[in-house]
Amino acid sequence: MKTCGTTKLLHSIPQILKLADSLSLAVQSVRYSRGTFIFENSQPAPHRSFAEEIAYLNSFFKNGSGYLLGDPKFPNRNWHIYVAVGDSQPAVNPTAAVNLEMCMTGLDREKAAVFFKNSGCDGEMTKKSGINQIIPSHEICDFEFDPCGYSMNAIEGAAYSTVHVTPEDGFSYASYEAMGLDMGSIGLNPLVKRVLKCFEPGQFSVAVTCPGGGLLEDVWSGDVEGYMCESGVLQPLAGGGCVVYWCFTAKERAEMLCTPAKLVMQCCKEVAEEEAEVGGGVAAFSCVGSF
Ligand SMILES: C[S@@+](CC[C@H](N)C(=O)[O-])C[C@H]1O[C@@H](n2cnc3c(N)ncnc32)[C@H](O)[C@@H]1O
Repeated sequence: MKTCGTTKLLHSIPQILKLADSLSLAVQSVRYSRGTFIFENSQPAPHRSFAEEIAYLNSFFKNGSGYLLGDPKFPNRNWHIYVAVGDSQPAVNPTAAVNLEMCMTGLDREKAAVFFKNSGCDGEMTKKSGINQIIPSHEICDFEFDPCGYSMNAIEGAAYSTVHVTPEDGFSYASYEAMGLDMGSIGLNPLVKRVLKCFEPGQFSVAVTCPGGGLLEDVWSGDVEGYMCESGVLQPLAGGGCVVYWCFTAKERAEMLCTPAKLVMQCCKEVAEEEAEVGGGVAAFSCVGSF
């Protein structure tokens, strides 16, 4: 997942392919994803638009498909996902292949303050924020930016998790991604709750990518205490599997911002069920495939 900032993430592809080739490893599957950029016009090539990102990815991979998911009511909360399949298909462990991605904005100010160097907790952002408690068994390699900001990557066997935080008021943002976890024992709901506790965002999105659609009902109820689900989209992906994308707003902030239109909320579960009824899962808003 590309997070905040102007990193040219896709420029890592040639190097990754070169390293894979040196180990005689072939591409089995490709996935690139991101939310809507807060400062889209500040992004460098090849991230100036989703179309440009797809064109760049297609220059390396065959049979790629791009999906834009979201609700037209919230144009700044879209989910962009690109998938491609290689010539050899992976043997998938369905549970371990569940991927969780969260984008959080409007972080609670006290929670965000932890990610400033001058907050008196130098070297302790991981502990003070509670990030070390999200998956306590993960071995964390963290980095504290000066004067503020935080990134960490964590591993445990074949599983990984990663967190990136921009704490500045007005455009605060945190991202969380995890894959390779035993979701059956960890549980998506408790995991999402632990992530939210670190940041208490005003809004957040959850994207869950699964190798098979049925699995989702087992791992995620879509209910998050204190938050209102504003939209939910279920999208089957080329090559198999699907992604489900939900957007939430904190209830107390949603009430403060409340307009009559904002009150017309649908539970994400209902949305997913309705979508399934009309055609096995269709994105509420998608431009798919033929980029
Ligand atoms: C968590 S980092 C993420 C950087 C991101 N991977 C990128 O594309 O640059 C972003 C936060 O670190 C802060 N920061 C401080 N020094 C920075 C630097 N040299 N590069 C990027 N972000 C920096 C930003 O103000 C922001 O709060």
